[in-house]
Amino acid sequence: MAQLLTAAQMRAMEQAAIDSGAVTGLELMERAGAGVVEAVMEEWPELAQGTHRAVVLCGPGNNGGDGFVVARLLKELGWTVEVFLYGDPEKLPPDAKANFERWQALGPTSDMLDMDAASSVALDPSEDGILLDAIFGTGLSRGLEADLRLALSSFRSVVPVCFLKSVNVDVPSGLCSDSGKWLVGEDGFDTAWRTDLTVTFHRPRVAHYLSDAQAQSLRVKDIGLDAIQSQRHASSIAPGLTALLSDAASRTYPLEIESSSFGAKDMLDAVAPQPAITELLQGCDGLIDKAETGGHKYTHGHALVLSGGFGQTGAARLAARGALRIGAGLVTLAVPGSAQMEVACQITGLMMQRVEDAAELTEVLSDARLNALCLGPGLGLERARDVVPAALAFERPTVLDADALSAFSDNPEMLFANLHGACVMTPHMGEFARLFPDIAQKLNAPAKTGPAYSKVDATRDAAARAGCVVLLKGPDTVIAAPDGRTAINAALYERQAPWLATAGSGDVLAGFITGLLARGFEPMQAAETAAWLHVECGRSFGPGLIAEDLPEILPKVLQSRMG
Ligand SMILES: NC(=O)C1=CN([C@@H]2O[C@H](COP(=O)(O)OP(=O)(O)OC[C@H]3O[C@@H](n4cnc5c(N)ncnc54)[C@H](O)[C@@H]3O)[C@@H](O)[C@H]2O)[C@@H](O)CC1
Ligand SMILES: [K+]
Repeated sequence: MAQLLTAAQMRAMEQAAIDSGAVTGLELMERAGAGVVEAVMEEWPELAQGTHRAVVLCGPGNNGGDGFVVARLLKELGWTVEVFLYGDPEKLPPDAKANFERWQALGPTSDMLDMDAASSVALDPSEDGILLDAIFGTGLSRGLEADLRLALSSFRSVVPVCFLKSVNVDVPSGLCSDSGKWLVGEDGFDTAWRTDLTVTFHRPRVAHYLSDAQAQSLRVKDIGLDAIQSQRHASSIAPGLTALLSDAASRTYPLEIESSSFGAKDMLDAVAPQPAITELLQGCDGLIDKAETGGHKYTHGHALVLSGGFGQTGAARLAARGALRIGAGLVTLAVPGSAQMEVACQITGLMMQRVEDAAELTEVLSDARLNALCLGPGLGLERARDVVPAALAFERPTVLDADALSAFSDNPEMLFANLHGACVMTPHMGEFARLFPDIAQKLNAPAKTGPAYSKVDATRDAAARAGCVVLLKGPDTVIAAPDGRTAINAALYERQAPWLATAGSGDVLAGFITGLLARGFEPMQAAETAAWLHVECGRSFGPGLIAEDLPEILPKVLQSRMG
C-alpha cells in the first residue's frame, strides 16, 4: 500500500513542515537533491564507483532548484557536470536562486534554448552518466512551449549517443502530476517520453501510478517530512486514494493540514489492502480448519456464474474456476440447455444448473443461498439483455463484466436503472467509453492545462453515476466506490505483469471478485483484493501465462501471504 498525493497536497505538507519551524525550504531542497543522487547510485551501482558525467537541465522553479543541488553534489564527487537553465536566473524563486548561486561558484550555467547546447554535449561521448530533467515538477501549469520542446528533444537524442541514463526529478517535465497526462502546448503537441528513472519525494504523486509511459523505475526518497509529522498530531480522513502495491509497505499518517485550500474532501486516506488480505487469509484458515470448526461449504458462500450457449462457455468456466479457487464454498454455472453437454464434459469441482432464460433464472435465484452472481463473461449480448435485469432485481452482490456491459451500449440508462449498491462493474476502456461516453470523452481530450481530468476522476464520476463500484481496467486499474473511496492497482515498475494481457484474464478477475463477494467481502474490498491478487498471480507465474494458469497459481500466492 502506498498513499498517493496530489501536487496541492504535497505543497501543503511541505508548507506545513516549513511553517512549523522544524525545517526550512532550503533544507528540504538540499535533502531532495541528495535524495536524487542517492537514488541514482542505488539504481545503477556502477555510477557509485569512480566519476561520471551529468547533464543537468534546470527549470524556472524549485524543481530547477533541486537540479542545481544535484549538480553541486555530483561536482563535489568529481563528476563532469554541465548545467543548462530554461528561464531567467534573476526570476528564480529564493531557494532555487540560492542553489543557482552556489552552483555558479563551481561551474557555468548555459542557456538551454541555445541552438548549440545539446550538440555541444553530443560532441563528447566519452563518459557514461545521467541526463537529469529538473525543468518542471509539481508546478507545471500548462503544456511546454515549442522552443523548449525542441530543445528538450535535442537533449534526449543525446542520451543513446552518450550512454546516459535519463532521470526525472519528481515527474518528467510535461507530465501533469495529478493526472498522469502529458499536457499539450498551444500547437497540440506534447513531450511524452519514457525515461529510465523518476525520483520523487516523501510519497508518490498520483500521476506516478496513472500512466505506464513515463519511467521504467520509480524511487521515493525521504526528505524528513515523516519525522516532522510524527511530532505532530496524525489524522486520516476518507475518502482515500491508494496504490495497491504491497501489503508489506509502510503505513502512512498524513499530516494534519490547517490550510484552507486543503480540504478534508481531498485528503487521501490510507485504505490499505492489508485488512482485506488478512481477512482472506483468515478465510483460508477457516477452510483448512473446516473439520474442527464444523464449518460448512455454504458458510463460504455459493456463487452463480451465468454462461453463454454452445461453443461460448469457456469464459464463464474460467470465471467460475477463479471464484472457486479464491474461496467461494460452492460455484454453480448457469447454462442453457444447448451447452449443458459441453460444460458437463469440462468441469470438475463446479456445479451446473440449467438456466434457459430470465424466467428460469428468477426461479433459481429464489434459493437465497446463491449469494453472489457473475454476469458477463461469454454470456452473449442477447442472453445478457434477457437475464441481466432479472438477476439485478434480486439485489445480490453481482459482478458485471464483458457482455453484461456491452449489451447496454445503446442504452446505458437502462442498465443504470437496474444497478444497485452491491454491484461491481469491471469495464475495460472500450466498454467504459460505450457506457460513459461523455466521461470517456473528457478523459481522452488533450489537456493544455493542469490539473487535468484523470482516470481517477473518470472512474469516480462513473461510480457516482452508476451507484456502484467501478473497476476500470488497465496496467493502472482504478477502482472507485460511489462514496469516493478510490484505489489504484498499478501493475507498473517492479509490479509489471505484461503477461496478464492474455485472452480470458479479465474473466478470471471477474471470477475472483465474485468469489470474494460470495465470501462476504463488501464490493469495494472484493474488487481491490481481487485486482491485487490478480496481478500477484500474473507476477508469480511470469512469462508464458495463459488465463487458465491464474486460478491455479492463486493457492501459491495465498500461501506466500500466510508466511
Ligand atoms: N516546495 C518545497 O519546499 C520543495 C519543492 N521541491 C521541488 O519543487 C518542485 C515544485 O516547485 P515549483 O512549485 O516551483 O514548481 P516547478 O519547479 O515545477 O515550476 C514552476 C515554475 O514553472 C513555471 N511554469 C509552469 N508551467 C510552465 C510551462 N509550461 N512553461 C513555462 N513555465 C512554466 C511556473 O510559472 C513557475 O515559475 C517539486 O516538483 C520539487 O521538485 C523539492 O525541492 C522539495 C522541497
Ligand atoms: K522534472
